[in-house]
Amino acid sequence: MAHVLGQNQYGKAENRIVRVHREADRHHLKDLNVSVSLRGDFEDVHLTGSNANCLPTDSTKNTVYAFAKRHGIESAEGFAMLLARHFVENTERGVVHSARIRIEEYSWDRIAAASDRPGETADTGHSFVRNGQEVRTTEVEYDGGRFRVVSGLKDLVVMNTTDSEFWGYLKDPYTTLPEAYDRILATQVTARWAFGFAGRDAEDAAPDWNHSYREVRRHLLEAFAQTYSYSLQQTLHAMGTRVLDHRAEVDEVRLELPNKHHFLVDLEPFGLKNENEVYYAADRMYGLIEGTVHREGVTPVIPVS
Ligand SMILES: O=c1[nH]c(=O)c2[nH]c(=O)[nH]c2[nH]1
Repeated sequence: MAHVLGQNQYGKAENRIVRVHREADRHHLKDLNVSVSLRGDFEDVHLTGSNANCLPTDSTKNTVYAFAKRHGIESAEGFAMLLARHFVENTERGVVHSARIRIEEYSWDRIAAASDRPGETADTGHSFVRNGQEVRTTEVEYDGGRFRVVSGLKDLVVMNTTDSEFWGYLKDPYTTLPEAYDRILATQVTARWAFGFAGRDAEDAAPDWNHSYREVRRHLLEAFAQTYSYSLQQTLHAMGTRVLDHRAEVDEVRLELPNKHHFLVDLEPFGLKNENEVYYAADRMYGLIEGTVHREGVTPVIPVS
């Protein structure tokens, strides 16, 4: 029986790159993890041993670093678009049909240190502390005609200490969960959002990627904080809806929300009443709530993982 080579792609994954922009003595930092995947005419490489159409992964790695020097890094999305376009349009004989660039971005804050004036602190120009919070993500695909940009974040940990209930659910012979009328709601947000931007023509002006990221993040957090929740599913929907209501450049939001359970500790054995004050923060297992909210008429593009 004949076998068929199916979908394939290759490139250098996880190129860790720190780019320092030196503006006199005030420096700016971008800290990225860049992964390149090329798709195209690579049958011979797999089937015949001919590498004539194979751009080495090593070259794709070098391109990432050279582009960081040559073009700077204004935003993860902008940098990914430059790279994707380059691999498709400048690789010999058109062997690369499409390119996918994935970037994770780690953020750093300036360290504020004691200044000359007593009791005051000032930003240092060149000292940074890694912001332990979320990782910013983007995935850009370019096929020679249009871009598809899906940005996001992961590891954004949030908690509401009230305004969360969960009751009235289905009960079967295995249901033991007590109904909750005032519980902790905590999750570690993974969010991805797709842009309407396609980059085909002049009307498709790219959004200000960094501003857009900050605003989407803000709306996700505000929706989490301000939704009186009867389930994490309802909170998920509120978060997605809030982003679509406020950010015209976004067409679709996909959320993965683990329910980080907080169980009340039984303090009765010690003669103490636990009035929703002492919890055991469970690490796992966890409920996993996932869903997409998108504009009507838009076909969702963010893959379900
Ligand atoms: O917000 C919740 N949604 C669920 O589907 C669920 N299931 C569960 O056991 N606890 C919760 N909480």
